[in-house]
Amino acid sequence: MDQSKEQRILNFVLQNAVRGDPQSVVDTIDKYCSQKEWAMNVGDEKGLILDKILEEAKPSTSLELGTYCGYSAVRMARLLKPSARLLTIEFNPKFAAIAKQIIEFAGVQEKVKILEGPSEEIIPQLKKKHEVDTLDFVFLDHWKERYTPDTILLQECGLLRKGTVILADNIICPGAPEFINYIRNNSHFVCTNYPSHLEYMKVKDAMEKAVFLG
Ligand SMILES: Nc1ncc2ncn(CCCCCNC(=O)c3cc(-c4ccc(F)cc4)cc(O)c3O)c2n1
Ligand SMILES: [Mg+2]
Repeated sequence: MDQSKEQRILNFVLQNAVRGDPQSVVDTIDKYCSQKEWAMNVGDEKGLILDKILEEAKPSTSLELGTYCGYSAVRMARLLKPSARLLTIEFNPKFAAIAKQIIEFAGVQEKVKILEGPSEEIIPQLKKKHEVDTLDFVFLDHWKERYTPDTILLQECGLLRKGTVILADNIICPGAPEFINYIRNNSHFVCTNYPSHLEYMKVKDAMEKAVFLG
């Protein structure tokens, strides 16, 4: 049975990146996806925006929605302090299996926990089953129509605290217009837009940061 694109990305990492070096894993995936096959990783340009906002937030507990191959999980984990944790939710078991191997190859598996299933099912389990108190940082990169309902769900589950930083990918492409309308008109959030480009393309995209005010 011929390989999937995600398996080809994994193989390229295993053959070309340096085991235990998360930066080399990030660079190797960016090389493959800009030169050989496009894939929906946040990429190098938006990745630098993610890096800066994550470093400012210095989170102890982070949540990512939409793991895919684990590119942004490795990218974030490489910047987390040793005691910090990243929980990342992926509902496609094939993608979760690829991400697990990439995260382990990068050597950040102690900081990253992949939770398999749909966000709407897993978010309500975070406190009791995954011992989360509140979240310091949330990266939204899953179904764009889930950005709003999952932000509301995070609030309802008591997972946001004063100062929690939510960063959303793909505000322009594919777009999350309903989320933008919701979050910018919600007085409990302070929003900042970061214009950029779709990963590996010249197409315009943007990220949106929303800080919860409590
Ligand atoms: N509820 C739930 N819970 C957990 C989950 N885990 C996964 N999913 C489903 C997520 C499915 C993938 C989401 N990501 C994207 O769709 C995406 C697309 C593009 C893109 C594509 C084609 C173009 F021509 C241009 C741009 C670019 C991006 O950067 C994207 O992030 C879940 N859902
Ligand atoms: Mg994305």
